[in-house]
Amino acid sequence: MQTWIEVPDGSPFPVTNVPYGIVSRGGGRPHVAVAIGDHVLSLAAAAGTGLLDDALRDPELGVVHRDVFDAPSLNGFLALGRPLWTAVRSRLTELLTDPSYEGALRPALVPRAEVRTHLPVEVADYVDFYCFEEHASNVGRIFRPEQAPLLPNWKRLPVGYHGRAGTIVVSGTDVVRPCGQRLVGGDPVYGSSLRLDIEAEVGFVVGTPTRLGQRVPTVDFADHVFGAVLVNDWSARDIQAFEYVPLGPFLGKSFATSVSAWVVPLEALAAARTPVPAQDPVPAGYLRPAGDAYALSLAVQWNGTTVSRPPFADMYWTAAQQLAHLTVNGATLRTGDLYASGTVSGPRPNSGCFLELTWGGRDPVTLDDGSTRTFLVDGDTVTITATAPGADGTTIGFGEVTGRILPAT
Ligand SMILES: O=C(O)/C=C/C(=O)CC(=O)CC(=O)O
Ligand SMILES: [Ca+2]
Ligand SMILES: [Mg+2]
Repeated sequence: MQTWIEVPDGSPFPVTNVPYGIVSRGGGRPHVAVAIGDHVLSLAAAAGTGLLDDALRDPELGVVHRDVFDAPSLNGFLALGRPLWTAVRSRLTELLTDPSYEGALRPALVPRAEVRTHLPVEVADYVDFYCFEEHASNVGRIFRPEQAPLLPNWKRLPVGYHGRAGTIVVSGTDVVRPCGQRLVGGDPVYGSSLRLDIEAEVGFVVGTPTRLGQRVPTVDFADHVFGAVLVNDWSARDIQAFEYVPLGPFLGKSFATSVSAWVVPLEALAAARTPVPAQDPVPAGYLRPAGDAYALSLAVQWNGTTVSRPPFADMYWTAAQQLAHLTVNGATLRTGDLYASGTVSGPRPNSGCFLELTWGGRDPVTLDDGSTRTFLVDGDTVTITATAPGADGTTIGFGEVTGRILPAT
């Protein structure tokens, strides 16, 4: 597939990707755009030409949702559902690959360096899972050395918790070191976290809602999930370690969660689908069939040094199983819900969060500048990227999710 837009070699955004985001330029209004090469195509402007009208025609209502991209979040588009998502993607592929549309669309094309990206989704509910076996075992060993590393529920259901939707921020947002209570010599002390960590995850964005009481079978995953983002679930391990018993993570994780600016549509990830690793014991009926794993290769950079390259394909539970589990009790999905996979880890010593990499702070890592680290220091920057096989032998990317630590206030 060739596009009339120049796409540099190695760009995460070839024409086989076309991820969606929210951008603004100068003092202009934030609106929906797609990324292609070093440019963004404003879909608000493109829809204004009428070239997307057929794709945006609602088959039930007959109306054309022409204004859906002139909005500060993707939620209006997410609410339109799978048939329109697919129609718009097919039409965009046509428009971007047929040079006869260049004249009409050039004015809607802007260098990516000239736009500011915003949080792509107004996040409704946020859930974080705990589904990578090495991560769960490692954290179990570090936090609960006296117990079995995996608790008995772990291979029976995708363990997760409800997080804080309102503190999800777009990539590039600074993260202020949180304060809270941590144990010093067995006694709680209030102050800034000294064990600030990251978690590299893949997040799934829900578009189509459900009714109260409705369950989503694993085979309906693509009817509800629009696409994927990268997530950094910043975690204050000292605050977490004191507060989490018995109800789970609370303030140790709710201060900020960063997401990438670009939402990669599920269609773009079709070539990345791969069989899920064996699940033993056989999961409960509502968790079958398992659905697909996705062969995303993540990379975590700490001040520019790559410290972890965790393989998302090795996640124990699939995104379809996580969605089925999330709704098995009849809890509703809402447009804009986000659920994160859980920390993507892998074999020691080169994978996982900093808690795992340094084994609870025992084994410092050395960065390329010769400095050493256990947990994050003020001024540190963490950047997570990912690549995946795309259509036609291409490689697609997610852009990045990056954030810098500011001192506690
Ligand atoms: O095992 C625990 O007590 C805590 C685990 C985590 O902090 C992990 C978490 O947030 C879920 C994940 O990202 O895998
Ligand atoms: Ca997490
Ligand atoms: Mg978090």
